[in-house]
Amino acid sequence: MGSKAVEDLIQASSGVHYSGFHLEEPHTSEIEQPTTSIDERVKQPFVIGVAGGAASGKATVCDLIIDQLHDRRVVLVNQDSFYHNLTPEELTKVHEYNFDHPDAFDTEQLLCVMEKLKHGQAVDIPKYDFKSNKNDVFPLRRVNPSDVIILEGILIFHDPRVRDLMSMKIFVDTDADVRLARRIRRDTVEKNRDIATILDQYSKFVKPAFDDFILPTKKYADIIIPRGGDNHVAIDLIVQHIRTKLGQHDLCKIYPNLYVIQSTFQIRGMHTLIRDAQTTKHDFIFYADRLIRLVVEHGLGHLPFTEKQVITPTGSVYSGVDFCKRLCGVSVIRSGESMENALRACCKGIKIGKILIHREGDNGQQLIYEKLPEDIAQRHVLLLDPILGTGNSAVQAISLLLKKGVPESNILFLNLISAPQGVHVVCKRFPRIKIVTSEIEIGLNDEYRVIPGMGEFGDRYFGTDDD
Ligand SMILES: Nc1ncnc2c1ncn2[C@@H]1O[C@H](COP(=O)(O)OP(=O)(O)O)[C@@H](O)[C@H]1O
Ligand SMILES: Nc1ccn([C@@H]2O[C@H](COP(=O)(O)O)[C@@H](O)[C@H]2O)c(=O)n1
Ligand SMILES: [Mg+2]
Repeated sequence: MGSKAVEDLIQASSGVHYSGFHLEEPHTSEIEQPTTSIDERVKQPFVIGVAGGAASGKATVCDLIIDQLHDRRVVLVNQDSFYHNLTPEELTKVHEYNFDHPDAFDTEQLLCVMEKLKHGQAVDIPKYDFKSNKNDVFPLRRVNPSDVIILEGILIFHDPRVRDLMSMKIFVDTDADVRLARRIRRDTVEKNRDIATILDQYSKFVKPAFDDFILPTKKYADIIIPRGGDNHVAIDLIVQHIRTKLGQHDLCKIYPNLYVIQSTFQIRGMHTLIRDAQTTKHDFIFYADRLIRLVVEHGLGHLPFTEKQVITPTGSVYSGVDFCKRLCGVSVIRSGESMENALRACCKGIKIGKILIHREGDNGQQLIYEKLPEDIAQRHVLLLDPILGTGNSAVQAISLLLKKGVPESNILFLNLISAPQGVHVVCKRFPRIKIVTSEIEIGLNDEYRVIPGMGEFGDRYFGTDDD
């Protein structure tokens, strides 16, 4: 193939290879189409309910859990935000109002908010002001969908519909005298209330409601925490349990050869930048390169090794390992070429082959240009393509490698983001290859583009986008 022809192909393929090559709909015999709707693919958040008497330490326990889950997306929703607004008449006689009765809360609104969050929609909720006894409508608090939703409040286990939303129920169990002492301190300092009013409210409403409505819900708890925030062992165990439940993406449970690198704030920060449509080309390249380097390093960790002992300058023996020597990279033109530098930086002198996949004409046939090391069948292959979308270009590339004699188990597919559809297509067809990715996406849109995605990776990285 002449260089002009290759250039033309690269030019033509840049428009096609955005989130995985796909064919026109009439030619779909070999191609698996996405079948699930976006809604179905949204990962269900882990909902934790935290109940207990007033001033038992619920908020403190929630803060400690959120703190320890520092690299996860967690949001806190307080039942207080759903207090009914008082009528002007009720406001004038606020001391006669029972804030501890289930009817004081707008549970329908709470359910509506939780339903939206569970389905991946952001919500705006009011912030309750204990001084004015009002829900401040402006500014509302924007709550984004997250991996973990913590729902906290005295009567959060009262309504069975709210209880049913929860994956874990925690009851903070603190002695009544401790609760009262804390309440007096809190309400005098933070709410400017006088002790007589606090004690009056306590005996008239708070204590009876605790006995009638809150304590009876303790039986629904999965975990009862005595001493609230002081109970570090209980909080550690809870955090460990949540981590285990969230640790793996559901797809990793289905496909043991799919590896999603452990997320950190740094990694999410880099993803945030490269996904932002406003990010400059310079920054896009910089942060994409950092992420690519992480994926490549992680991928190399999956290669076989041999044990090796060395003598250190102190004359001691260090028992280590030797890198796998017979390696090569294969980039899928054009986006995959963006990953070559990171691979070269990690593996001195590595050979890197190329594959170009292009749709030719309307008949769905694909022309594949390849330049691969001759002895590729004897090597472990790191296949490079930043986006796994429909999985169809990956299937083409992997099929070619297999035709060249590369054992399926010697192929490691490295990418930055993977759509579940692509993962299903590749892993079902090639159960022995390994995929290493840094984030799993929500899915594909009607145009087979990865969402939320990051747009045309090749165009953004190589500067061939419009602006
Ligand atoms: N373990 C604790 N030791 C001392 N004070 C605490 C402890 N836990 C909570 N508090 C204090 O008690 C008050 C009520 O705690 P908070 O966590 O807000 O409880 P809740 O959300 O159940 O009302 C707050 O002023 C808080 O600072
Ligand atoms: N205007 C209000 C609203 C609520 N309360 C009291 O708050 C308690 C619940 O909040 P916690 O943080 O303690 O769970 C509850 O006992 C209400 O009596 C209030 O005093 N004034
Ligand atoms: Mg509270």
